[in-house]
Amino acid sequence: ITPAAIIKKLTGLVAATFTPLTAEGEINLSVIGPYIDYLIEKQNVKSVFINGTTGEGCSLTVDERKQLAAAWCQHGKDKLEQVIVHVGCMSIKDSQELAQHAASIGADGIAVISPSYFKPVNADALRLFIKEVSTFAPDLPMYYYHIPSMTGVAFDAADVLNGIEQVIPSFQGVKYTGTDLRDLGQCVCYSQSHNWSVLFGVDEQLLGALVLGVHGAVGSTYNYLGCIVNKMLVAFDNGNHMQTRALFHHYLCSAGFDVSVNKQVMSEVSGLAMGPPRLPLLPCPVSKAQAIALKIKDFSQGH
Ligand SMILES: CC(=O)N[C@H](C=O)[C@@H](O)[C@H](O)[C@H](O)CO
Ligand SMILES: CC(=O)C(=O)O
Repeated sequence: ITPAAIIKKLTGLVAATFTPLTAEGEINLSVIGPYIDYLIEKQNVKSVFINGTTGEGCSLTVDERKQLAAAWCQHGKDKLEQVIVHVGCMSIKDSQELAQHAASIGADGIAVISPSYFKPVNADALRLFIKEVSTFAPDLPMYYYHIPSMTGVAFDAADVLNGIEQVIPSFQGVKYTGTDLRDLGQCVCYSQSHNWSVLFGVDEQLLGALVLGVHGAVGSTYNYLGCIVNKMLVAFDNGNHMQTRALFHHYLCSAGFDVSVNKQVMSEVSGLAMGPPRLPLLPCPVSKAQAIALKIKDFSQGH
């Protein structure tokens, strides 16, 4: 049996998880077990994308990232459908080490962003980078994480995907955090023929991406608004446009914030202690997060 035949396709809502920190700024692994239960029981979200943008992965040390990945896999076993570990780093050596580690702890997949200090000059160079990471976890599905707003690497994701199956046998899709719907549509089109997943990552524009046929979504807001977005996905699948739009407009009233705000909102809504973000991010004023959390509680009750 080839690995491709046993790969579980990644679909639906995936929470891009926060990294719980103590008040002193150390990773707080004790929150991860309750965090998983909260996502499953309260938000109906069954897969996670860890150590990404929302998880402040690039602000963590390699050792911290390993400890977090191990805790997510251990606590998520037999509970979560998929744990995808983001392994993007500035140094390819660090990414390779994290990829190998993810394979050793039983993660379901890995993803990488492009390095952003020294940037790849073209899509070929980026493909080569992704390939050299994937060879350290050849049996794990590999996803390219396209996020030009953060990396400044803005070549079309469709150009990165084009032909990538010839260099990376484990390639399985793209997490698309961009607003170019033409490029996104081309990624969906190309992915259909390979049975890859296209996961959308601009939460506030998800409805537009659904129309183009994305297979799922990875985002920060699904940590605390997954429940309502899940209802929207059902309405969309049932072809109920009015209800889909109404739910999405409701959702939009409390979404569209940065990591610091989202992290504090998550603490307020879930009651789990996510702690502060790590510098250079600054904590969000609690009163601001409480006001957003209040709106969320209001309309969660209405639906
Ligand atoms: C730049 C960024 O962090 N994007 C996230 C996913 O990739 C999103 O989930 C956003 O956090 C979300 O759309 C809220 O603005
Ligand atoms: C999707 C997102 O927010 C992340 O990479 O964490």
